[in-house]
Amino acid sequence: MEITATSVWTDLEAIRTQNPLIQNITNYVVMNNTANALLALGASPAMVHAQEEVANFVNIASALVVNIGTLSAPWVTGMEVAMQQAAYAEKPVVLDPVGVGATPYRLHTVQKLLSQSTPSVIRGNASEIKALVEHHVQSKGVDSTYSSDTAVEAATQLAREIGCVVVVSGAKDYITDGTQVLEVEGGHPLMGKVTGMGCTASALIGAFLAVNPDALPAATHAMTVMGIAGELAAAKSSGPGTLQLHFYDALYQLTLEQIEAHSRIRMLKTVD
Ligand SMILES: Nc1ncnc2c1ncn2[C@@H]1O[C@H](COP(=O)(O)OP(=O)(O)OP(=O)(O)O)[C@@H](O)[C@H]1O
Ligand SMILES: Cc1ncsc1CCO
Ligand SMILES: [Mg+2]
Repeated sequence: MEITATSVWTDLEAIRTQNPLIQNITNYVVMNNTANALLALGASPAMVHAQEEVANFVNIASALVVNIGTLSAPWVTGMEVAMQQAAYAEKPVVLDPVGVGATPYRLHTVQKLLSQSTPSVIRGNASEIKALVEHHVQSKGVDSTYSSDTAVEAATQLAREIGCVVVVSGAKDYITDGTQVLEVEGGHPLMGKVTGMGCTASALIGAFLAVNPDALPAATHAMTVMGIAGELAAAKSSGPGTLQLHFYDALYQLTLEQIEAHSRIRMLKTVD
């Protein structure tokens, strides 16, 4: 499908109308921010991680978002069960490999999850996407030490290896299915000063996948909305605190006119 301001709006309206239930197995830091962002967007969030109930919940959810931000053994079991149930029930899955290059535990956990089932979308910053391709622990934290444009090749390779869409976020966002590469400009540097904006991006991708099974446009639409809401919010904000609040309001109020005026989506290339 053609990816334009109009297609972004079509999916956003579908989310607002359908109010899809988005299951999140996410980290302690961002549970509140991401639930609020999903609500502001028009989706219905639920933070559900217990291994005893995740599979039942997948059956009623429209998409599953798995985020490894604050890992521990019982949570990993919950992630495995939920992702496998989502594969069985054909529900879309977003995987956010937070800090995957920081420790062997994170890397091995993500490798295990990816060996058991295939997500629809993996979204990370440049350090995370590079670590996944290089199978290499670099002892970095959850923030990226590379700019997103240096990870486009890694993202393309990862998308081909796993057979999913890969999103690299940063000053510019890149979205690829291993063949096509899209670039989304937008956002604001202040977004890096609010914890979990990347986790929020992953959660929003989940909401777009719930209404659009075509993962490349769905992820591109989500990153476009993130960027525009971030840009509009930053223009009203004096720092990270007010940015977070204005970000929710911008998501909630986003109009077709704003999307048409601010979206900057470019097809970068098609790789053979
Ligand atoms: N310098 C920047 N300019 C414009 N937008 C940015 C900038 N940095 C981040 N963003 C936007 O902020 C959002 C989060 O991206 P980022 O790459 O910072 O995620 P992350 O490192 O995974 O964050 P976290 O781990 O805190 O959740 C994306 O929508 C991205 O486009
Ligand atoms: C700060 C932080 N630490 C673990 S997860 C998380 C949220 C941003 O990724
Ligand atoms: Mg992150």
